[in-house]
Amino acid sequence: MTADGAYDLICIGGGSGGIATARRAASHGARCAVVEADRLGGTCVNVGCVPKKVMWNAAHAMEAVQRAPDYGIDVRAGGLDWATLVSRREAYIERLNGIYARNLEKSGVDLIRGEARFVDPHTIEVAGERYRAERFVVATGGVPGRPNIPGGDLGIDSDGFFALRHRPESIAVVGAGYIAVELAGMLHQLGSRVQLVVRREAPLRSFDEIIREAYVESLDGHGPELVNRFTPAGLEAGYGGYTLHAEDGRSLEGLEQVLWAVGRVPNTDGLGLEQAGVALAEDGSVPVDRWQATSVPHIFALGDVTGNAFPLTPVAIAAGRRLADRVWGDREGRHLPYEMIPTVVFTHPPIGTVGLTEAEAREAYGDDVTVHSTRFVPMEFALAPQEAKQRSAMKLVCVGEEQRIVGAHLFGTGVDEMLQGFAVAIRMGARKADFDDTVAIHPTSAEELVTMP
Ligand SMILES: Cc1cc2nc3c(=O)[nH]c(=O)nc-3n(C[C@H](O)[C@H](O)[C@H](O)COP(=O)(O)OP(=O)(O)OC[C@H]3O[C@@H](n4cnc5c(N)ncnc54)[C@H](O)[C@@H]3O)c2cc1C
Ligand SMILES: NC(=O)c1ccc[n+]([C@@H]2O[C@H](COP(=O)([O-])OP(=O)(O)OC[C@H]3O[C@@H](n4cnc5c(N)ncnc54)[C@H](O)[C@@H]3O)[C@@H](O)[C@H]2O)c1
Repeated sequence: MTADGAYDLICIGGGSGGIATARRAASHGARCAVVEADRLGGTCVNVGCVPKKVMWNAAHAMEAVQRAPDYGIDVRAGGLDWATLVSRREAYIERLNGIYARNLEKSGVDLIRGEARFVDPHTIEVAGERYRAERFVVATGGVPGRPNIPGGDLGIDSDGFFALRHRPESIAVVGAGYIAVELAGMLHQLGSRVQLVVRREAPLRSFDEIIREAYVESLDGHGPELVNRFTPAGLEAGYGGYTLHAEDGRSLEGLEQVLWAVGRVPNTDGLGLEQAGVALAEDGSVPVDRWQATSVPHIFALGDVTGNAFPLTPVAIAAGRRLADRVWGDREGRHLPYEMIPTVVFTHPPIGTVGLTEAEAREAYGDDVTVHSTRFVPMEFALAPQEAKQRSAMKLVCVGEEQRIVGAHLFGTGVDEMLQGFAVAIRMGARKADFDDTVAIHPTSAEELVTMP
């Protein structure tokens, strides 16, 4: 704190973005505080990426056990002990909460516990105390949304999924984005009977066509049952379980659980942003410019609360660190361009994507676009019976005579770990010829990317 009791920076929200910004600003000498109303680490650590990846790993282990007989290995899985899995997962998260607190302390960042509310543009109130700062960062993230239909308050959302103390025998997962396909996939692998309920023909509408097609094809016999063209109209609870009604009169009956994965809502309620003069969008998100500045120049916002196109942990972190480097580290001009951001969806198998889809590239570059794609059965399935073989899919989207790669779309075992390196090359402007000139690593799935016709 400064002599007059004010901080240089207060970050509201101790999640991915808030913590990263405060620690980086403190490393440049700024006096910083983070305000957190709940558990440190925010969505990612407590009810997002981290517990999700633990469940995905568990599902992956289950899959490996089921496929072991292909290699002559006689294993008998005694079944999943959900309670043990959950308690180990939560113990790990508790350790992380402690590590986050210690890291803040080591960085010299004060932690203020409680819910922050602006009382004027330079003052917030937390648990009855007032704190002043020269600048603020709003990094309050989001919360799961629910549909505004009768019974929309029944069932669970992704937070409720992580609170489940036993595995549901049957569950309908409603939604067609990241969270729906990920949670539906892991519940299926872990033994639940899962129906993935989408309003259109197929999920993952914003992804490249090759991903959508490969994903839907992979469900056939290997994943959740796809219930498409089903717009939920109401949810009812009865003795025989939940009944989910569709607008067209169809219904899904006898469900032990229903999970809403229909998008997230920015966390700005009760924050008093209007007292500080900060303009909000209609959906409650905080619009920002390329410098992460809100309509009030000394109040910045970043991460999920801004409604940015990539509500991802590393995006919130990158935006925050760059902001801190610019404001307190004298790195003029530094900001996060929201493009060429690689992302993985943890389905079974996973999806990896970076850059433009083929449709987006054609819209932007017309006939200048060339596309290279492949579908293949990875060697992992070489000894599997025909019906168990799963196909991978890969596509490179290129532009211009020099075939600069502007998009890569991958589906299959291992792509989650494969994409990061390729994303570096693509961000640096790699051309198809650079990929072709790179000696393949054999036998891998990744080699398909450098041997595409
Ligand atoms: C199920 C799920 C899985 C996900 N998986 C991935 C993944 O695999 N990879 C990935 O990159 N991203 C993933 N995400 C997204 C990722 O979690 C978010 O993008 C990321 O957490 C956003 O960080 P943030 O700092 O903007 O907000 P958050 O991490 O949500 O942090 C906001 C914090 O602010 C606090 N807060 C809110 N209001 C106040 C207030 N008034 N006063 C004080 N504190 C307040 C909240 O308690 C919270 O701790 C996932 C999300 C979900 C829900
Ligand atoms: N692996 C990862 O990196 C990861 C994992 C999970 C979440 N996330 C991040 O979190 C964000 C939020 O994920 P999400 O899945 O909640 O949101 P989303 O916006 O990706 O998907 C919401 C889906 O719900 C559908 N929907 C909306 N209203 C509906 C209704 N009334 N009935 C039926 N369907 C409805 C939409 O069509 C959409 O497909 C993602 O955009 C992603 O960036 C990332």
